[in-house]
Amino acid sequence: MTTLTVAMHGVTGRMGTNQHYIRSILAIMRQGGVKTSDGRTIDVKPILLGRDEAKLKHLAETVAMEEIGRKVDWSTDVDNAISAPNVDIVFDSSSTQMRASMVRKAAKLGKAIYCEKPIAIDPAEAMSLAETCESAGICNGVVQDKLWLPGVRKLRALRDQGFFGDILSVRGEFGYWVFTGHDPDQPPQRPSWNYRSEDGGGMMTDMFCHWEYLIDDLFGPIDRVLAHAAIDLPERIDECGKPYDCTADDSAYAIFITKSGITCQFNSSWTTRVRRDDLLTIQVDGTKGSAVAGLRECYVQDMDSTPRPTWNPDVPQPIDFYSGWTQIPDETDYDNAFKIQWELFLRHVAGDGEFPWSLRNGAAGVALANAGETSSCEQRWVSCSNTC
Ligand SMILES: NC(=O)C1=CN([C@@H]2O[C@H](COP(=O)(O)OP(=O)(O)OC[C@H]3O[C@@H](n4cnc5c(N)ncnc54)[C@H](OP(=O)(O)O)[C@@H]3O)[C@@H](O)[C@H]2O)C=CC1
Ligand SMILES: O=C1CO[C@H](CO)[C@@H](O)[C@@H]1O
Repeated sequence: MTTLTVAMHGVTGRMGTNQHYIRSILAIMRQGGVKTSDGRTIDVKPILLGRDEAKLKHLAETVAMEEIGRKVDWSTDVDNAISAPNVDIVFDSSSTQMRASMVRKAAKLGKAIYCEKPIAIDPAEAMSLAETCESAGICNGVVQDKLWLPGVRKLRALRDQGFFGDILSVRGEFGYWVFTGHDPDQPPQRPSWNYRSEDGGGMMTDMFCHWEYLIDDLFGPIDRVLAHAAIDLPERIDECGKPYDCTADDSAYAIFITKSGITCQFNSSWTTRVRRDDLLTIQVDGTKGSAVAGLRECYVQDMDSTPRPTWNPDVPQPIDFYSGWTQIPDETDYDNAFKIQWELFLRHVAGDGEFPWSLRNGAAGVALANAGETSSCEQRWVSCSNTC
């Protein structure tokens, strides 16, 4: 048995509480830890850190009792807690702008560091964090959860089977309507900082780091980007019920061309109403077949099932375009994407396996967001060769 103590900072936030604490760490504890390939069991011991005693106590006591039948440790003395000799891993899912200081503190203490994306706003800062971790010789990793979404895993399997033939183009549609809060019956579903650039918000900062690793993993590294971002809604209502000016882009439209020449077009918007299969859909078109993946499902159409439309707007559309697609069956029980990546990181820290999703990879995501911003501001293609 190996025990790893994980200090969790930002655990009181939306991602920290739901994805990382409840659906990953407590779920791992409930299942009895993580098995390594050499037959050991990794036992996880969390310490919940933050500034709000009431929230921490609720998570460490009430929530932990409900989920695993016992309480876990918590503290508001963050610096002291992470310095404790028994802490092996420092995890950070606090607001993006707090990330750098937590990563630097953890690296100085020689602790392994795992953190949410983006690892920074500024690409130079992101690269410096990666280098700090590398110089300190510590295990380090960044959350790249979309890689383990069931829909994405199905796309990857299709690519590996050669289903697509030559991949021609990719179209990602991401987003949904995030309520502004002006209607008291429809509170906003996302924290207000997301819509303030001074607080680390913005669609490109938020989502291009996901598109970077997703495109890289599925279709190869990105060569260049052409992007346009917009602040569609100028005012939203914050958590205190007060109106604020939106200073960050809430929609972004981008074309990424991979080094192998695949055109990947991604629309990302918090101001769109969904009429598609899921909140994220990725369509891949190839010479032999196409697929459309959502978060969990994936539909395919091969050449034999490809309809032969002709253009005639004077008659009702005779083809039901949805009927020519076949749903790919589940091949396994798909576990939570964040939990899968946590298990891989815990195993890596315990000396069992590589963990390629490092802060250096996280820095590539920040670089792509920055390239997108440059493209949007200067209305031109931006090369990613030196940045991504
Ligand atoms: N991988 C993914 O799919 C996603 C990743 N993210 C990333 O996760 C991070 C957190 O996002 P999210 O959970 O939505 O944000 P939240 O606003 O819900 O959570 C923010 C967290 O940071 C803490 N925090 C904020 N300001 C301070 C401060 N001044 N001092 C101390 N603690 C502070 C909050 O503590 P308190 O509770 O005390 O306020 C809270 O724990 C972001 O970097 C975001 O980009 C976000 C969404 C999805
Ligand atoms: O940062 C993010 C913004 O929200 C998305 C979902 O709503 C997340 O998937 C993403 O990681």
